[in-house]
Amino acid sequence: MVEPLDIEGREHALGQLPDWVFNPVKNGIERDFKFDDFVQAFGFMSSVAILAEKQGHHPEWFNVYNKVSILLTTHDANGLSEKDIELAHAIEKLV
Ligand SMILES: C[C@H](O)[C@H](O)[C@H]1CNC2=NC(N)=NC(=O)C2=N1
Repeated sequence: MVEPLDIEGREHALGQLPDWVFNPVKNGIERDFKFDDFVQAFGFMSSVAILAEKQGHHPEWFNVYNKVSILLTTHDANGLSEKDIELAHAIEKLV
């Protein structure tokens, strides 16, 4: 079982991730990405998949053509945890 972040921890973490927003329904953080075309979007998803596998932590995501929406939440914590924050920062380094 992974410990979920408390509100203070979440707000502090989101302060370092200005493009991510907390979704209280999904209990996770989200960001939408837009690329020039599908090849770019899928290339990005491939890079995220490699990061996710390395970290043993995986995104929920949705892709239509050049758009990718990512939601990060920790199933083992039933909410947001440091693992989501770590993956979000790694994703930020890709874009
Ligand atoms: C055993 C394995 O590490 C776990 O099942 C991992 C896999 N990826 C995961 N990803 C996410 N987003 N949440 C988890 O709780 C989670 N658990």
